[in-house]
Amino acid sequence: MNMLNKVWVLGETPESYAALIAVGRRIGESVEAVCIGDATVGAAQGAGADAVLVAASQGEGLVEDAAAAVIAAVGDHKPDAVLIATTKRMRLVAARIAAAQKTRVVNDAVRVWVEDGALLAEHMVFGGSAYSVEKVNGGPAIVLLSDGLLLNESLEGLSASDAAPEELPAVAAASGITLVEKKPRTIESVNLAAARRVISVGRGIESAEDLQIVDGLAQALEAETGCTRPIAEGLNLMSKERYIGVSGVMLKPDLFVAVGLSGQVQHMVGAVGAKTIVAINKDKNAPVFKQADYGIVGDFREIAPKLAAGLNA
Ligand SMILES: Cc1cc2nc3c(=O)[nH]c(=O)nc-3n(C[C@H](O)[C@H](O)[C@H](O)COP(=O)(O)OP(=O)(O)OC[C@H]3O[C@@H](n4cnc5c(N)ncnc54)[C@H](O)[C@@H]3O)c2cc1C
Repeated sequence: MNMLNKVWVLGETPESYAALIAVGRRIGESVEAVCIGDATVGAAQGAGADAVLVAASQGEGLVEDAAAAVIAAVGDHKPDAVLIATTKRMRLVAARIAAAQKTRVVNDAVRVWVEDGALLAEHMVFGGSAYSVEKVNGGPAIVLLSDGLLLNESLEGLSASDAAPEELPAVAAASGITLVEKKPRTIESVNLAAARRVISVGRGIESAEDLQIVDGLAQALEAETGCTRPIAEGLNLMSKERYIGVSGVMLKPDLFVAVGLSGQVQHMVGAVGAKTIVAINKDKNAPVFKQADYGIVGDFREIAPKLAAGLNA
């Protein structure tokens, strides 16, 4: 028996539902969407949820306040698994559902499947240098799915359903915390995960002028530019949306060019899915060369312009 009977999916944004439902379809006979408020209902129907259950949003409350209604519904409807798209707030919701069910959350799953009626989930451990597999014996399995799993899930074969939204019985929020204000933050719109070619820069890059040199190569390669964590957090040379690795974005590009970065596991785990890795580093013993298909030893300030000129010729 390699399918569960009933899988629930739960996300914070409309964008997460198609991939959640696609994952649900691989492991469940029936896939039902749980939506917090109305904003995600259309996305759940559009992706073909077999049922759409709506927990009323709590006015000025927080997203996690809806957990109470979802907890009650999990007890009543008894899904075999609840697949949740990971966000900070959904981690709290997942923890509360799991606690109420006297189980725990399976975190940051990069792969889920079913064997003999039990859900198995793989997730990264030791900063991304190894994988661990957990088996949930007896339901419900409360699983937070990683961004990487959802981004790479094929949406082929999904078609809209006419499931009418069913309101879950309201349960008053018990937190006593209300939302006072929401302010927009200026964030850079970049979709590194979708880019086929990515250049990632590390602490070898020291200034805006250095970044311009790398930009020249990026333009010649038609590549997006990302970075290591210290470049985005600390040196602040690039935005946080651009850092790659275990705590940042996970990639599967055709080409990954590592420029002036040492190749620490926390960064490189974000690029292990790359088809080809090229490294440019002035230290011939830099660990990144062990992971690269092609390596160039030298100062990127000399090498990047030469490569760009060759590509543009
Ligand atoms: C819990 C935890 C989570 C983390 N998560 C992440 C994460 O998600 N992503 C991430 O990136 N990091 C993460 N880190 C940080 C990570 O461990 C490394 O510290 C970081 O990736 C190193 O960045 P770097 O390669 O840019 O810098 P360094 O390790 O300092 O390497 C700089 C490299 O540049 C080379 N260089 C210098 N000048 C030049 C030049 N002119 N030309 C060519 N090469 C040159 C040097 O030889 C050196 O190899 C995490 C750390 C922890 C503890």
